[in-house]
Amino acid sequence: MPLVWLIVLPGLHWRPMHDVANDRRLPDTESILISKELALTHQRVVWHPEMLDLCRRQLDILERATGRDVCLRDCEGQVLCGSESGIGLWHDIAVDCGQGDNPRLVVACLGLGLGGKCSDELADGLLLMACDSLGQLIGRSGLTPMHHSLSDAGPDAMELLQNYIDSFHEHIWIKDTSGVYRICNISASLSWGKPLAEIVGKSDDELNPDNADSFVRTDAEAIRRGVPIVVAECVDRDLHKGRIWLETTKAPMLDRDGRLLGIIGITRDIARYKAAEEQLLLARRVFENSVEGVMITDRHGKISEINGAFFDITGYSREEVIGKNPRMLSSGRHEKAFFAKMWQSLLTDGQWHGEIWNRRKDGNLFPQQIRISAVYGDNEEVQYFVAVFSDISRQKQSEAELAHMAYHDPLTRLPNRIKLATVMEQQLRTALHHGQQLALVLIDVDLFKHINDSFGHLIGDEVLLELSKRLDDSVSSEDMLARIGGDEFVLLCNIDNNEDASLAVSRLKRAFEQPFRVSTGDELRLTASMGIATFPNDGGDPDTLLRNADAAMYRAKQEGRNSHAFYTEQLTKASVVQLRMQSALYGALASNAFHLVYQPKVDLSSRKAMGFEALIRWHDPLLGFVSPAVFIPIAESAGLIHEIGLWVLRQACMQGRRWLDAGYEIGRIGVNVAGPQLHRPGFVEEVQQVLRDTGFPAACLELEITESMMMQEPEQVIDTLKRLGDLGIMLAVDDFGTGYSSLNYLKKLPIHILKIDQSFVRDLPDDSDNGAIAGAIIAMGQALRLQVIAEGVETEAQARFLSALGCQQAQGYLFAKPAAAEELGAFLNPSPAAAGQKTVTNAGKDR
Ligand SMILES: Nc1nc2c(ncn2[C@@H]2O[C@@H]3COP(=O)(O)O[C@H]4[C@@H](O)[C@H](n5cnc6c(=O)[nH]c(N)nc65)O[C@@H]4COP(=O)(O)O[C@H]3[C@H]2O)c(=O)[nH]1
Repeated sequence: MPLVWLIVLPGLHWRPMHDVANDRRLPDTESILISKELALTHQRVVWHPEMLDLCRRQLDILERATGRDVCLRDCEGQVLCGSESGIGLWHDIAVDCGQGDNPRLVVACLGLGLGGKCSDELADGLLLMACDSLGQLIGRSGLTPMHHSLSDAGPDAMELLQNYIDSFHEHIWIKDTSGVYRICNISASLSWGKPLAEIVGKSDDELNPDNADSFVRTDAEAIRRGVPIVVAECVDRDLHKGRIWLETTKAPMLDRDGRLLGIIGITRDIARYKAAEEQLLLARRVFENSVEGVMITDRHGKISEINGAFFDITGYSREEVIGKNPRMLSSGRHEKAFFAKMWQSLLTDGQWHGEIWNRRKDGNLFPQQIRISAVYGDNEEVQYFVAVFSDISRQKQSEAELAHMAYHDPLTRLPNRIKLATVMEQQLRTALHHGQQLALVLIDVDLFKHINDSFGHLIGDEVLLELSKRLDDSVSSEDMLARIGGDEFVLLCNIDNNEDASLAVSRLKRAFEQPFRVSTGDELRLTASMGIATFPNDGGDPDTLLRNADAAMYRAKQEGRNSHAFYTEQLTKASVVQLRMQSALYGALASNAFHLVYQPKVDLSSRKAMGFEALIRWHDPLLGFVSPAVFIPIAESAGLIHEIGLWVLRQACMQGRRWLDAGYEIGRIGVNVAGPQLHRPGFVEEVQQVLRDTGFPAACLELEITESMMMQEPEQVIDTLKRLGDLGIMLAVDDFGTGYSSLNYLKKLPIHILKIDQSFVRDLPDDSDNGAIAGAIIAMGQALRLQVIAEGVETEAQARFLSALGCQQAQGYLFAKPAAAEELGAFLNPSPAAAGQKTVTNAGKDR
């Protein structure tokens, strides 16, 4: 935008011209025209150096004020001073120049419509004015001699003014139009560290050269705007206070005719406001950056402010909620009474906190933890309500998950034992109240351990997961299926009679009909034993019902598995007997009430005794004779089997040693080892110790381990058996054919003997199935180069049949019943050193 400069120098008396002929004051435009004429007669401008310097200073001020480059040219367009880029419209100017020591110069511009005001202002001093092409004043600089105003005010007025401004803490000063300090108060002088006398009469260049530029620029800015302006806010150092925050306000000072006298400035310490401002800023930042949603409402409940987190949580922007009522978030989940209570608390206590369900913009409901506080005004009345809330959906979800985990089985997601107990409590109460019946079916998967042992736990889990789905599908929605142990499930259902319970059981059994295909590609078949207890007949509380269902299930297992049994009182009696037996067993151990009998094992061809099996006997004064088949499992579950087993081993070895010492060739003495013994750490060392203690040769000892025990944790068993084998002990698989052996493992086991279970011998030779099984076991033994011995041989026919199949040894009543050591003389062969050999002629006495 082109700029036009109007310059009047001091001493110029350019007043509106007077037409003497017509005695009238010429209008400004005419005056200017005439001036131009006048000026045109003075073709050469003679610049006095002082005048030029003055011009330069004023141009500087003008440049700073307008932010533009300014130059001064003479009437012929020669640049006199200023910068080249600021070329203006100087061809229209008129110049009048005085002579000698009284230089006079008129530089006027034409056609700018500055009017009379301009001519008045131009009356004295130097004034530079920047106008745009339309004549709008956009900046000015100039000086009006102070003698017209302040200096003329006289010493009294000046003293009064000085006293007046000294009474303020603010720094107050006045500069004249040339930027020279005319007045300054004590506060400023103290802060600047200069006495008043050193300030007054000096310019900023002299007092504060570093900041002079900006001070002069802001002076010009205040003059240009013509109103008070805050020109600076800055951190400064006060000689006395140290670091301070200052704010400077400047205003043009005009005389009563509106003529510019100078600049008045006030600088005040705004530390207090700054601190408050910083606090506010901080609060704003906290407000904005808070992860919790904040909503401020006026006392009528209209939303007046929200923060960013509000938007993040609810999805509503500021524009969408300001002026609205928070009801817009309502989920509809809470009763009116809920909000009435909340308001009651807000109005009486000034705050409320709790959980509220609200609705997001997308319509989804979410729970929030919220604290609402009333903010009171000076009149003790509520001005605002501030609500701070957080979305607790995740928290709720994890709480729900935790609660679910506490009451559900992690693998199958079915209710667990705790949940079952809680539901049973409720259902029993309801059933009692309504006179209904309930059935509790305990489902135990048969020999599930073998799956884990053979295929690993991952496959075991796969099977359980599939089974749980099948079982769940087979129960109705009112019934409850729970998993209460590794392979134990429970069905709780309403029934009208036992028939209903049987029906429920047959539905459950269907879950086992199809094989379970696992990720290895194998198809596994499962069966289950189920025990049923009913309410109210078999128990009135969850514990009793569960215990009785367990007893029934146990009976189903004893009956050969893959079946179910109802609870009977008989079962309770049996378990009472079992308990009695358990405590009697403790007594038997303490009182040495056990003894051993030995059953010979014979060679089927020669019928010579090849060894003996040691069998434990127990005669209790109250219970009478108790079969080991009955008390050994009880000893196992009571944790007594280790002691009993070790006692048997020691007794058998001692007896063997006695026989050897007596000069008999006894072959091997077989000792039964129960599963828990085999899995006990240190078992091998215990055996070693017994052999050492008794001096019985390891080669004469045979340990018999049932097939099913060997299949439990086979890897560990293989290790134990290997170590036993390394000692020179022979190892026999007892009851072979009953334990679902994995042939794969059998191959790996360091065993020497297979004992055909007596159940396959019993009906030989008539039972063709048993015959085939016995034949297969014998063939397998031969293939694996194992000795095979048949148990429970009672008849000659059986003995001949087995011998014909290739079985080398046998044990059974046909040859001898288990008998006390001292009764077995007939079966003891003197060692080669001893004379003669006895043959097996009769059966020993059992017990
Ligand atoms: N019907 C019939 N039975 C015959 C005949 N020949 C032998 N028996 C019986 O068959 C069982 C063979 O022992 P087992 O299979 O190891 O079966 C044993 C064994 O598993 C366990 N047992 C016995 N003594 C001990 C022991 O000291 N420790 C451990 N852990 N278990 C033992 O108790 C089970 C039963 O032992 P017992 O009652 O002594 O019964 C013995 C024996 O008396 C026969 O011709 N016909």
